[in-house]
Formats: sequence, structure tokens, C-alpha cells
Amino acid sequence: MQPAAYLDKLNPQQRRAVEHGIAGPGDVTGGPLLVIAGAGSGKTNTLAHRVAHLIVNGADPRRIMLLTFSRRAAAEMTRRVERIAAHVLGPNAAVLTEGLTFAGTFHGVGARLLRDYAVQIGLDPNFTIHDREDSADLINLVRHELGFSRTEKRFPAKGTLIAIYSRAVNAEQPLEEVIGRAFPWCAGWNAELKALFAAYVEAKQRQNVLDYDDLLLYWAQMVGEPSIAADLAGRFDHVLIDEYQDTNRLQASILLGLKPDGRGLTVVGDDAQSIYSFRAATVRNILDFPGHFSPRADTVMLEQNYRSSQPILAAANAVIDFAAERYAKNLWSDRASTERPILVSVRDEIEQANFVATRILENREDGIALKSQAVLFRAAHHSGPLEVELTRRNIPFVKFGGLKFLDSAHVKDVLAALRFVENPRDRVAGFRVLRLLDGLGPATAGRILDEVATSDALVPALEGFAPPARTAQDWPAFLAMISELKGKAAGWPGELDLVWQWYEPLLERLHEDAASRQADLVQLAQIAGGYASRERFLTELTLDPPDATSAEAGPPHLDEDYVILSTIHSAKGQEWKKVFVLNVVDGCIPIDLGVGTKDEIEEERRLLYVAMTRAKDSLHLMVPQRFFTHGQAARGDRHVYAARTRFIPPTILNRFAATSWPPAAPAEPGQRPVDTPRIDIGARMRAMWK
Ligand SMILES: Nc1ncnc2c1ncn2[C@@H]1O[C@H](COP(=O)(O)OP(=O)(O)OP(=O)(O)O)[C@@H](O)[C@H]1O
Repeated sequence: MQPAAYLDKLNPQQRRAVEHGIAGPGDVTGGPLLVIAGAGSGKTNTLAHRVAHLIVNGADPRRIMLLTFSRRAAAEMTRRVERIAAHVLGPNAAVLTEGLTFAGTFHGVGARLLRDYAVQIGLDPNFTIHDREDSADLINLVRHELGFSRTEKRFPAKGTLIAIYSRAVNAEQPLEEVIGRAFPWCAGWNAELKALFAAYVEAKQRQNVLDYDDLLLYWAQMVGEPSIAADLAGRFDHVLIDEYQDTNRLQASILLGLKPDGRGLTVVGDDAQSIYSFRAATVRNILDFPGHFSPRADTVMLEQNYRSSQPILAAANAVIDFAAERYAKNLWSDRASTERPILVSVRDEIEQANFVATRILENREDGIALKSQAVLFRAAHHSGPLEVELTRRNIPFVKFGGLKFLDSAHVKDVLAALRFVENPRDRVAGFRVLRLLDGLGPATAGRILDEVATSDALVPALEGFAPPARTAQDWPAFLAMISELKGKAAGWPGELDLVWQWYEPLLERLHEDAASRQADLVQLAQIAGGYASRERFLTELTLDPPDATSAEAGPPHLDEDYVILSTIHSAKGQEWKKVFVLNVVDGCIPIDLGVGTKDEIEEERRLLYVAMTRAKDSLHLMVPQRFFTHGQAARGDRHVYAARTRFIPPTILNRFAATSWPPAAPAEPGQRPVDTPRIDIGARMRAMWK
């Protein structure tokens, strides 16, 4: 095989992106490259080919940093790179791609680098990582300590506090600006919030914990320090980033700090699919990228869509054509079809569920596997009635997005025990574990943790503590578990087993449905087996928790088939033959019936576009005439009447077919008009008493 024959299947634009800056063996580092990849244009495929092409031409995989949006995407990319490289390198490809150790999410790679440089930046390398819920718990603790929870006017709650803090950090915006723009009802608390955030930062440092935002923040600070930046930049010849449209300013600063002149830097993304601004992602990163460098970064556009049929693409293009600012692309497809996307009008969500379940079964009769069909929705709770209907009809499904496996109390308990041993100063973890013991109240837990924090050894500090009488029964098993874990003799994942043995009796005491919860712990044990150490397990799982249990463990049986239910956010990057989108009405897409800011509305439009472009062969957009809302306290839950989403105005209706369901039965000649009463129930009721 000719060396470059493996690139033959690529189209000319894809090939340009793959070969950019690669002159031949040993000469592989070109200037900055931006790849604007339309939906379904083979972005992932192209990036994988580029990495393989770099390796085939002599780039050292250990010196390649590959940043993706999720851990799953990184693993998939590595597998693809290996397959492609194997065409040229044969079995040696596996050895080389195993060297791709810096492939992961921004947060995951950040955590590794921070451990590597911990000592140089004054961090203890055993730091543990707080997920959003832990962060909110800690900030709440600080809020109490500062007395803000007792203010006369209601002080913002923990969820709001962490959201404000996170946005200020990720968007690199001053606090006043963040509050003014996104949290106006908190104006007036500026001084208190500043004091609170300062105290929160100090608490994290005392406890040796980092939150999600810190991973990026510390990394950005690190590349801002010339001596470390030079060292760090020198370790990587190539930095490639997928899904660049969903990165935030802090991530852009990190890249520019790592590769100030852009040499060896490749970013790939689609501005039309930017849907994560609630995490402070900014579409500006991708729009402004070329201008950061001199000369400007080269831009390659991928415009051939290989996924969707022409009519689906035409409708999606019509929707996104209304977007305010974007790289104009002419996305086209040569997959001819006569089937336009269908707008299906139904009475309510019950009928919507009925229609979708019926069609899914019909499709299966036609030989379309359940797994090739997906139902997408804007908010996790939108699928409620459909879940009931699918269950009723025995149609198996897996749901992505919404409540995460790791959010369940029992899984968190087990992880907290492991985290406490990893970093005894982590108060949120310590508090959670100690409170599991019978009769151990918050004040005592606080005292134990104070003791532990001032001592340099966990086990002796605990052994020196006399537990309250009610806890005496639970204490020895707890101590034994902690000492065994500290001793590390069990190895990984044996340590998880130790925690499980300790936790099992507590589980039965704490939860009535212990049996079903045990199943989650079995799942956790399976996941644990995939990691080399306790630290890797805790870090990776906190940073990128599995969306649904099956996402991590994989389907247990080859013949198992199930429909995919997913929030649009979690459907990113995926594709299915048949796609149904629920609640394509104002109030769901866009999510807010009230008028959002212009940017928010634009993002909702992109969400609909992302949903539509997941479909290969057929697309149903459901339009219930009324839907149920989980309202605010003042108005409660209620039904509201809905209008088709504003993103499909009458001017583009010709891109869609329309139908209503169930179809109205045609009136037969001579039939009585339907508005004539057929029975008189009132008379029957009266007759009962005569
Ligand atoms: N050169 C090509 N020839 C044929 N098929 C291709 C080519 N490139 C990509 N594809 C196919 O196109 C589909 C979309 O590719 P991929 O998932 O990489 O798109 P994407 O750009 O990441 O999409 P999105 O951004 O919408 O998630 C896949 O089924 C892939 O196999």
C-alpha cells in the first residue's frame, strides 16, 4: 500500500485539513489550523486521520495532546487513530497509539498536569476533586460560617452561589458584570459575595480540594508563568482540540498560553452547534480564532454532509439560516430522498408518547433496530410520559442526560469513603462518611474532621478519638476499613470491595430498597476494574461521570436492543437512522416562554439545529398542542397551550411535511353530526334515584 493510500477515502477538504503542515516524514509541525466542520461532515473522522497521519509521519504520540469533549469521545478517537494507522504501520500501530496518553477532556488532562507540577505550584499532589454538588455543599458551609444564611433579606442559595462563582471564573468576567448580566436579582450582595468567594477559595485550599473550575483556572495560571509555560509547551509538539465551539474563555487562554504562535495547534468545531453557554462556553472562541495569530490561522471548511438525506439537511439549513452571526457554510448532501422531515401535530404529550411508541414499533417491524432510533428532547423531564408508554409496551430504552448514576446517594457514599482516605482534609467527603455512622451528629463529625486536619496521619487521629456511646457499635468496623485502605494492601480495585463490605450493612439500614441499590454498586465495581488506581478512578469519574449506566458498562448481551432517549445536549456528536424530537414548541424549544436574551435565543435555535442534524433517514418533529409544565411555586404545575417553535416560521414550512395524529376519521355520508349527544348520562344519573 502506498503510504498515503489510507487518505484516499477523504474528500479534498478533509484531506487538506489532515495534511496541513505535514510536509513529509519528520517535518510535521505547521502553523495554526481552524477546521470549520458542518454537522455530519466527518469532523471526528478527519481529526482521527490527522492524528494518525501525524504519527505515521514520525510525530511522537507522547508529545501529542488531544482534547475532546468527553472521555468516551477520547477513547473512540484513540481507537479510530489506531485503526487508521494500522493500514500503514501494521500491528506496530497499537504500540504507538498506546503512547497517546494525553488524550482526554480538558479537565482530565488538566488534573494530570496539575499533579505533575503540583509541587512547583504549591499544591499537595494528593488533592481530590469536587463535583458540582460537593462544591455547592462546601460553599453552603462557608455561607453558614460567615452568617449569611441568617441575613434578613434572603441571601442567594448554594446552587446560585456556585453558578455565579463558576461563571465569573470560566468567563473571566468581573463579579459585578456576571451579576448584572446573568443574576440581576443578586445585585446588592456584591460585597458579601466577594467575601464569600474569598472564604470559599481559602476553604478549598485548606482542605486540599479543587473544584472543576480550579482545574482550568490553575492550568491557565500555570501557562501564565513563563518558566512553567516554557517547560509545559516544550512537552507537546501538537495540540488538537475537538468541539472547539463549546470551549470557554479560560480554555482559549490555556491554548494560547501553551502555543502562543499557534504552531502545532489544530482546533475543530462548528459554530452552528455551540450549545454550552450555560457553562460559559463562548462561540466567540471559534469565530475569533484565526485573528489571534500572525499570520492568521489557516481555515478549512468541511461542507459535505455524509449523514443526513437532502431534505433533512435542507430543513436544518433553513432553520440555522436565521442565525445572527456565523461562518457561512453551504452544507450539502448527495443522499437523495423524497421524504421531508415531518411536523406531527398531536393533542398533548400523551398522544405524543403514543405516536412515537407506535412508530418505533412499526420501524422495528420494518427491520430498523431500536438502537438506530432515538428520541430527543430539550429538558430531561420532557420524556416522562414517553417513558411510561415505552415501559407499558415493553419497549426497552436507555436514557442519556438528566439524573446521573453518580448522583445517587449510595454511590456517593461509597465514593466519599474512598475520597476521604485519598485526601483526609476533604471535609465534604469526610462529613458524608462520618454521618453514615449511627448516632454521629454534625457537631461530632466537625470535631473529628478538625482533629484529622491538624494531624498529619489519618488513622492515628481517628484511633485517638472516643466516639459517642451510640456510635460505639459502628466505630470499630469503620476504623478497620479506613486503616486497611490506608495500608493499600488490598490494591485496586480490591479497595472498593473493602468499602463495599463495610457499607453493605449500612445500606440495608439506610435504604428500604437496598437490593436495587446494590445493583448500582455492582456496576460501580465493574467500572472500577477499568482503572489502574484509586486516584485515577476518583479523578476520571468525578470529571466525566457516566451518563447512563449502560454507557459505561456496555450492553451485557449482544442481542440486546433498546431505543435511545436523550437530551439534545447529550446527543451531541451522535447519529441515528430515525430521530423523533419531542415538544418542538415555544416554551420547550426555546425552553423559556419569556423572552430570553438574544444570545440565549440564538443558542436555543442551535439546539434545534443540533437535534435535527442527528437524523440520517427520517426525522419527526412533534408538536403537541398543549403540554405540561413544572411551574414555579406561584403558579404550580399546569397545562399550557403551545405554539410551534418560533424557529420554524411559516416562510420555511415548505421544507417540511405536516400531519396530525391520530388522523381524523372521515365522516361518512348520512352519518349523524358528531356534536349530537349520543347518550344522556345526566338522565341516567337522575333515574338511579327514581
Ligand atoms: N469521506 C467520507 N466518506 C464517506 N463517509 C464519511 C466521510 N467522512 C465522514 N463520513 C461519515 O459521515 C458521518 C458523520 O461523520 P462524523 O460523525 O465524523 O461527523 P461530525 O462532523 O463529527 O458530525 P457532528 O458535528 O454533526 O456531530 C459518519 O457516518 C462518517 O462515517
